[in-house]
Amino acid sequence: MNEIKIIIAGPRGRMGSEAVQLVTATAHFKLAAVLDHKNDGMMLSDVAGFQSISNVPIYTDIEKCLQEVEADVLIDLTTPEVGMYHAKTALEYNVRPVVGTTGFTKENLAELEDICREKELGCIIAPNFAIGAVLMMKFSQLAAKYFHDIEIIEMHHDQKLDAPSGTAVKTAEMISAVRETKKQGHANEKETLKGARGAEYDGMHIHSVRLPGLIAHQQVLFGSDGQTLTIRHDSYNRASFMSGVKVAVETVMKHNNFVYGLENILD
Ligand SMILES: NC(=O)C1=CN([C@@H]2O[C@H](COP(=O)(O)OP(=O)(O)OC[C@H]3O[C@@H](n4cnc5c(N)ncnc54)[C@H](OP(=O)(O)O)[C@@H]3O)[C@@H](O)[C@H]2O)C=CC1
Ligand SMILES: O=C(O)C1=N[C@H](C(=O)O)C[C@H](O)C1
Repeated sequence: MNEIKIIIAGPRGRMGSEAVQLVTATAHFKLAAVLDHKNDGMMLSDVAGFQSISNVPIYTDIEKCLQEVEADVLIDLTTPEVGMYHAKTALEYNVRPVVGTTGFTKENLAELEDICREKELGCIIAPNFAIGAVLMMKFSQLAAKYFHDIEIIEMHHDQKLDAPSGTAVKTAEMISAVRETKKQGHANEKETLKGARGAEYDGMHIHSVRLPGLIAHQQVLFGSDGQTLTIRHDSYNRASFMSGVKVAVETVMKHNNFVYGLENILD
C-alpha cells in the first residue's frame, strides 16, 4: 500500500490524541504535521504526552503548513468553525479532508460538496466513525420503515460542545429519507417546562443528555401498538472510533467526490 501523508488538526484533544496514536502506529500512514492553536513552531515531541513521536512539526497557520508540508489527507477533530475553515483550505491545496468534527450546518456541507465537485477531490465528513454507531443508524433507518413513531436519545460526556450530537442529526436525516413526516406525540401536547419534548427534526424528537462518566451513547426508540423496539449503541472509549478513521483515510484517497457519512463507504 502506498504511504499516506497525514496532517491532524486538534492533536491534543480527546479524539485528536487517539488519532495521533493511530496514524503513528499504522505502517502505511505518516504523520506529516499537526495543526494546533497552541505551540506554533514547536515539535510534537516537545508537548506532554507525545515525547516519543519524532519529526512532527506543529503549525497554527494552516496555509503555512500546507505550503511547507507535503500531505495527502487532513484529519480534522476540532470545532465546527475551525473544522470548516480547515476543510475548505485543505481542498484549496488539493489535500483531502477526513472530518470527524461535528456541528456542521447543511450550508457547510453543501459548500464543501461544491468545492469537491469543482476540484474533483475526495472529502469524507463522518459524524460518527464507530462501525457500531453506523450500524445503529442503518438499523434505525430500516426499522423506521415499519415503526413511524420515533424518539432519539443521545447521551454524551459533559465536555461536548454541540447538541444535538452529529450522530443524532445524521440518524434523524437517514430516518427522514425513508419515513413520511409524522409529528410525534399528541397533536395538542403542550410543554409546561420549555424543552421537555427535546428538539424537533421532521416531527421526531431528539433528546440530548450530558453527564460526566458518559462517553458517546445513543438509543433510538420505536413505538407501535403494544410494542416498542430500542436500538442502542455505546462507545466506551475513543479507540472505538479509530477503525473508522483508518477506513476513511484509506478510502478518501480513492474517491474524487464528497461523502457525508461512513455508511456510504462501508461495504
Ligand atoms: N466523528 C466521530 O466519530 C467523533 C467526532 N467527535 C467530534 O470531534 C470533535 C472533537 O472532539 P473531542 O476530541 O472530544 O474535543 P476536544 O475538545 O477534546 O478536542 C478538540 C481539540 O481541538 C483543539 N483546537 C481548538 N481550536 C483549534 C484550532 N484552531 N486549531 C487546531 N486545534 C484546535 C482544542 O484545543 P484547546 O483544548 O486548547 O482549545 C482541542 O485540543 C468534536 O466536534 C466532536 O463532536 C468526537 C468523537 C467522535
Ligand atoms: O463529541 C463526542 O464525543 C462525539 N461526537 C460525535 C457526535 O456528535 O455524534 C460522535 C460521537 O457521538 C462522539
